[in-house]
Amino acid sequence: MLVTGNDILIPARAGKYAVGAFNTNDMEITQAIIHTAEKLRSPVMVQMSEGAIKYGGQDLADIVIDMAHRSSVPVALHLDHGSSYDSALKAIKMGFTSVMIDASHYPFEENVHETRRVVEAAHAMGISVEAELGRLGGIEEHVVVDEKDAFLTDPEEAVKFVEETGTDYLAIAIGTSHGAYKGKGRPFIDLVRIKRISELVAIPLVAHGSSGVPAELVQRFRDAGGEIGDAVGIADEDLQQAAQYGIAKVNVDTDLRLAMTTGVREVLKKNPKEFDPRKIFGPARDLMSQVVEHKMRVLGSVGKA
Ligand SMILES: O=C(COP(=O)(O)O)NO
Ligand SMILES: [Ca+2]
Ligand code: NA
Ligand SMILES: [Zn+2]
Repeated sequence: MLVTGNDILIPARAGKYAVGAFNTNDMEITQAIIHTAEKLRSPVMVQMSEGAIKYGGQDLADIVIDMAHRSSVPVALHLDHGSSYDSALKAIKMGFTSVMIDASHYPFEENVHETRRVVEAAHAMGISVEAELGRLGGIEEHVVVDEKDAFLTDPEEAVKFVEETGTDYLAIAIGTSHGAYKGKGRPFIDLVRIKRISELVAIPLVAHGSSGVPAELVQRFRDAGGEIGDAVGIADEDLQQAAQYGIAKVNVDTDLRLAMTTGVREVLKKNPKEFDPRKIFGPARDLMSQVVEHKMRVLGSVGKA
């Protein structure tokens, strides 16, 4: 069934498990996400960035919404990294049931102002809101934040922000970053900070930049002709710990991108004569389903639907 973000995330935080929020850009990715959620009886959030909306538009949103309506598990359609009030309102008109307003690169007061505007409008229409406080490193769809400007979320400031905005869930900067290069060795995720914030803030917390970028997938990508540097992601154990400390939504995009591209490259490399789209995108869909399954097991959402 199609539900709001609150319907999924409030039980998740209370139950000390997290729910995957997986980015989609086409039908196969959406099928891998929702079919796997159904197979594992897991709630799930399907999210589209502004770039995905530009790419797939209402066509793609409708695939998600229709599959969600027909689904046997709770599915929310979420706007990832909404960059403005207008973007959030547009997504709600498209049928999204959860929207992020990402104003975290503005000064605190401006972030509060922008977020509160979206909260008031979204709540009037029964839609849940994600806001962000703090700044991740790496590239956020529309904002390049270099390491020196990245700053981790201050727990006391988070309390003030939540009170002043009324946001339903809060994305916090805890050391993760977007993309395949999350730091040298085992990227640092500030579990102490997450725990502190969760003691002060009762609403569900969101971890962005949480792809695991598993070494075996990176190697398969390379073996199939892909070029990638020393990519590294967030360790499964760190995400499991974070889920104990209030992280209820975990964003995953890069792992799906790597899986899809690896799947396609492997077919094209192995069978240069192949030109049946089902034979090219089918294995990619299967590999993405494996990635989604692994994540849901790590986050503890299996059987929670
Ligand atoms: O935070 C993300 C995705 O992060 P990854 O690049 O780690 O998949 N989307 O909003
Ligand atoms: Ca941001
Ligand atoms: Na988001
Ligand atoms: Zn993000």
